[in-house]
Amino acid sequence: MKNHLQSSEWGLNLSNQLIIAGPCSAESAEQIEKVCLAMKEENVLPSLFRAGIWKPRTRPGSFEGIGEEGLKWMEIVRHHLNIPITTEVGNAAHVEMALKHKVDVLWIGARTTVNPFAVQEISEALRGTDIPVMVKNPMNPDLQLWIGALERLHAVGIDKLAAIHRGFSDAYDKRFRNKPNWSMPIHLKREWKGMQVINDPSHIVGKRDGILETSQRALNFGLDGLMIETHHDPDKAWSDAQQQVTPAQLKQILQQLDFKTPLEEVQPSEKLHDLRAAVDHLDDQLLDILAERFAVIEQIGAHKRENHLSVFQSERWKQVMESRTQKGISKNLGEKFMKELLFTIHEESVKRQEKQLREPVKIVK
Ligand SMILES: O=C(O)C(=O)C[C@]1(C(=O)O)C=C[C@@H](O)C=C1
Repeated sequence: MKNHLQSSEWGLNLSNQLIIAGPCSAESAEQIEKVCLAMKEENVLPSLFRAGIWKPRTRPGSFEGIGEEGLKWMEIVRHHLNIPITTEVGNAAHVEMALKHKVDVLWIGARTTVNPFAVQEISEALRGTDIPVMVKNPMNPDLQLWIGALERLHAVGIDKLAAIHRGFSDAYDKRFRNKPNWSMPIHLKREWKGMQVINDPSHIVGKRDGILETSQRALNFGLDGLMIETHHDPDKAWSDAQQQVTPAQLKQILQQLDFKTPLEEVQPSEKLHDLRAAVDHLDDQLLDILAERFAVIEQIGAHKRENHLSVFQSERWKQVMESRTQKGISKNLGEKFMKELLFTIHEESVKRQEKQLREPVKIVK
């Protein structure tokens, strides 16, 4: 995949594990100062200070962000905390203002990532700069759209890139404000090697309770940091009041978390080495058995061709699905996993047999 620079190479004195904190929205100079002073008092210094200046709201009428004026207050953060500042941009005008006021890092929000026109406009406005940009996942769980946004930025020369997992809109699952999809950041990291993915538990959970648990899950999965909305007086916040925590709560959360070390950074122990060798051996056997199964499937395919039988046999397949799923469950394999595995195997069987039916008849002379 394309080369990009990780946060330790952004020239901002950051490590590759980021803690981003600050209010959902910048509301006033006093509010920014109070958040900073409370962070100082609690001795909780994030890697980056976040504050929303322009807020994309679902319906007009609620607070839509303070606008350019708020960017001037970022000097207060520099004065008290001396840490880099990040804000969300949604169009070229935002980019221009953020650059003018020397914001250190930008992020693109989920509602913008869904729209390639908007991401392209932002990218064009960034051409020739080298500001780091973080891209939140799109509203819908579309990995290609997420990668596409990162690619648009990369194509104009932005190589200081990171991603943020903030969960996905789900009309049915009300447990979350935005449901996490832990496979998605892992797929992203697989497709774009070295891409850091920061987790945003505030937007996933949507309320204070549960931020700790979701943050821990993100770290367990190997995500590269957290963005946690922090306000000196969350109940009075002008936006997202329920999900913001105080600097004291942020400190508690960070103290309770078990931060993980990426295995790539340490030498695997002898025990892990042996266990991995056992996995290698089992995977070999698994593949031999799968190859053997498909060889038998092809014999059935040849029989179906000779006897003019259709490939898909619903009764037999139902029986295979049900019996194997039950057996899998009794061996402590999850039902969802069993069904997905069997569907994949069946799809391959059906494709192979259908291909056999299409092969030209061999004329024996
Ligand atoms: O039993 C068959 O007819 C097969 O071809 C095997 C098989 C399978 O993979 O188990 C594949 C296709 C059918 O729909 C049902 C089952």
